[in-house]
Amino acid sequence: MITLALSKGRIFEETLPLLAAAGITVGEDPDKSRKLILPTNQPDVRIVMVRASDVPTYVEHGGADLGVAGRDVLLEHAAGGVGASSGLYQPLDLKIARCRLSVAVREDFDYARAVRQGSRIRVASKYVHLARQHFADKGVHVDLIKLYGSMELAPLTGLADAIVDLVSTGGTLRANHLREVEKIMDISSRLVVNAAALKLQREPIRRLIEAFASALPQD
Ligand SMILES: Nc1ncnc2c1ncn2[C@@H]1O[C@H](COP(=O)(O)OP(=O)(O)OP(=O)(O)O)[C@@H](O)[C@H]1O
Ligand SMILES: O=P(O)(O)OC[C@H]1O[C@H](OP(=O)(O)OP(=O)(O)O)[C@H](O)[C@@H]1O
Repeated sequence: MITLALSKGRIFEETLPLLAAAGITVGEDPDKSRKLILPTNQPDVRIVMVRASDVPTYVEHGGADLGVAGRDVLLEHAAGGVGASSGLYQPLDLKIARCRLSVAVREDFDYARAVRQGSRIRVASKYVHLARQHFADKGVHVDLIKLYGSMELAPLTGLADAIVDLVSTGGTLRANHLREVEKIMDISSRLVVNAAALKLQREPIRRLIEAFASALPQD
């Protein structure tokens, strides 16, 4: 049995065509079902539905053999240091769920001036490790505030001066009168594989990786 960890929403939706390229179809829609383990048309392949940020943990500890997770989630997980992610192979950039990790502030906050003056900036983020690293590299002093969602609210309520969050169209920032001031990195989702599973089930996992790779757009 091969177990693939996915999260609801865009990762699930955007992985479906890749699974189809490997001849795998999922019978149920996770948005309509309460089931957490979804069978597929192949008796030896199943999907487990987990939180996006739990995918690396499941794969690293063998709760799933493979998974799909954003570069943001993978880097934050590795930087969190609960295990060095040594048991986690990343053989493929799937180029799905593309966005960027950026710094954003209120439209009326003079970020460049705050940086120039060496002020302490209060930064709210779900990605506190990546944010800490980014500002340390720039030599900017920050106080970090850990949030689990709705980061855009933090500068609007006075909780923080800036946020580190994902941006795609920029629509969420605009709707909340925020402005992107720095791109930290480009993000896409990767296939991750448990190292031990790769040894024990080399052939079926290799076939799956090859099918996924052949379904990716060439650029
Ligand atoms: N607006 C977006 N456009 C494109 N890709 C995105 C966007 N937002 C997030 N992503 C990517 O998709 C991944 C999953 O995001 P999703 O919104 O489904 O989960 P989440 O709600 O952030 O996770 P969790 O449930 O763990 O809090 C992110 O880790 C990121 O790599
Ligand atoms: O620049 P945009 O295209 O507006 O996307 C950015 C938003 O997407 C992500 O949230 P979430 O996962 O909630 O996005 P969703 O609303 O698309 O689900 C992210 O945390 C931003 O809030």
